[in-house]
Amino acid sequence: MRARTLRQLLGLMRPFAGWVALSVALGSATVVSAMGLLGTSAHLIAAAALQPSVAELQVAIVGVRFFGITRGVFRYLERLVSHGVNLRLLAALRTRLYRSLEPLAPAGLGQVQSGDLLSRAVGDIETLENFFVRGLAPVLTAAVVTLGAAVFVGRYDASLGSVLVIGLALSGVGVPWLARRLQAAAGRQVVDARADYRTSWVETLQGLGDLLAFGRGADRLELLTAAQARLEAHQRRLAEGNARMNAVNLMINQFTLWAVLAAALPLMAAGRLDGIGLAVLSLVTLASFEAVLPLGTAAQQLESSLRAGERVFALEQVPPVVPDPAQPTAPALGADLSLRGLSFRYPDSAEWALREVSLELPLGRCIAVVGASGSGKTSLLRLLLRLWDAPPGQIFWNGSEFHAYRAEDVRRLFSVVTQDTYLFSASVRQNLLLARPGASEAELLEAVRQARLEPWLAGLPEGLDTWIGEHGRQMSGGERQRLAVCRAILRDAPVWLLDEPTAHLDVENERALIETVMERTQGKSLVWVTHRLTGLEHIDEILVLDGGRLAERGTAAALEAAGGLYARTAAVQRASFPTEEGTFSDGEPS
Ligand SMILES: Nc1ncnc2c1ncn2[C@@H]1O[C@H](COP(=O)(O)OP(=O)(O)OP(=O)(O)O)[C@@H](O)[C@H]1O
Repeated sequence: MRARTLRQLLGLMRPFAGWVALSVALGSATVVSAMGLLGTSAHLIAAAALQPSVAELQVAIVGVRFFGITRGVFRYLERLVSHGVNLRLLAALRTRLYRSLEPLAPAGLGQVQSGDLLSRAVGDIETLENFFVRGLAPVLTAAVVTLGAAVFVGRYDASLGSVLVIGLALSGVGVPWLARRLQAAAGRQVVDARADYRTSWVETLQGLGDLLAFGRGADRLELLTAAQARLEAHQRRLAEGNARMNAVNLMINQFTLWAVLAAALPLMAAGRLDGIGLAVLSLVTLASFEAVLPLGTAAQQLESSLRAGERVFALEQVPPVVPDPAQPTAPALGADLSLRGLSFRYPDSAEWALREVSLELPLGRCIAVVGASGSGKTSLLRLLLRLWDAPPGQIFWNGSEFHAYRAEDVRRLFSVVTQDTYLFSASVRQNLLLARPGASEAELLEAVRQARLEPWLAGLPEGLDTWIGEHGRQMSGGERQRLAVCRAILRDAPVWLLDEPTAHLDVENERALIETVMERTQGKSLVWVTHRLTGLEHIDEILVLDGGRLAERGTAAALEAAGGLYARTAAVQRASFPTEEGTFSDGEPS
């Protein structure tokens, strides 16, 4: 699993492998410059102690200047390139996450909490920010530097090279290995605890109104505090572990220096190494540890990154609820929709949401779907929109089976107005362009006129460019729904699907909105899902659903006359809402 996640992350970096290599080269050059700086400084100080002529010190002086400058320049360039690599990696990750989310929305996303999704999209990707700069790059740089340092020191004697390699390996491999063993769990726990914490926050914010209304604010605060305490505890454990690893690393660094000095003494005795060489050797040894010191943290960063990567890539494993055909065809021209014995059950549900529903909807026909709560009305619309997938051979568009088309193409056949229109925190224009991205100013204004939103628009300070606030909070319910109708008009699809668009409106607004919709759907097909049995007189056919089955069908007058479920429900509604008896008897609300 971990190896696969690593392969996936490395795969994402393949398109900019050249930059990765450059970043590692620059990182190595920085450490080599640090070693060069200390080495030449040691040479200069040790040689100067013998009071030679200045000419003899010239090379060392130039060396000190050179390495002093290159160290800074290489470090700057390395940061520049490595962060560039990082940003490219993050962009690739975000694109990949979005690509895995899109086919799941909205049905498949029901399996993932929205807070958890946010955590994957923000928190986990943030964690992955460290994958290259603090995880992978230090490992690669350390490998290159260890090799270089071993060759340099080994030039004096193989034993010195071996001692240094052992010290570097202990610090660079042994300590991270130990860190991984001791802290792997802590790294994972931090990622999971952070995800939990964010999920709790998102849920709290989403349900704040209800929590306060039920007086559960204090409980919620306790829950959040507990989640925060858990996160802090894991972070503290991780930080303590880090501090211990740093201390061990410093000790190894010093012991290695002692070991190198001890190994150098016989060489001095044999006259193969002079005092200046010893000074250079000591400081180069110390400086070479700059490459391996970050490896403890790197191991931990890799651990957290791999965990975060696993969570991000896990979404790709969730199978799409509505798979597209391998060889899709474009929906045929015309607009004849038919359902033949449509039966549907949600996964993991024993009950049928719809059972043996058949209907014909040639272009221009209007049908209403009515029924009690849970009778399957919304499910029917979801299947038409391919938000869920109906079994094959049950929904046809101009005689062709729905499964032959891509879900995206199917959705283009419909203009939809639901009861909870989602408005983005953007301008009126941006919210409208969602329905037809290329719409001109004139088209937008015409749709606004047709949706009878002109007076409202005229009152806005910046017209179409006025910001409508988060979720359109600066609009009334009626205005929001009219904006939804406006979008549907812009969409200009042959079939309109209405899912109780007036559910949250008062009677007056309800009638006015329905009137507008009826006007705009002249010559188009309409499927209107509604609870209320008023205003259905001009509908061609009413389908009455009961427990997913078609209990009755016919015109309003026929159903009233039949005295069945429809007539009984209509009578109850008339008795409950006597002021709403009005109907669209002649196209006008009475
Ligand atoms: N995502 C889902 N997973 C499982 N079962 C579901 C899901 N959505 C709806 N159902 C079930 O399917 C049945 C039909 O639901 P549907 O939402 O279609 O009814 P409805 O007539 O639109 O109800 P309402 O008028 O309250 O919106 C119900 O029993 C409901 O519990």
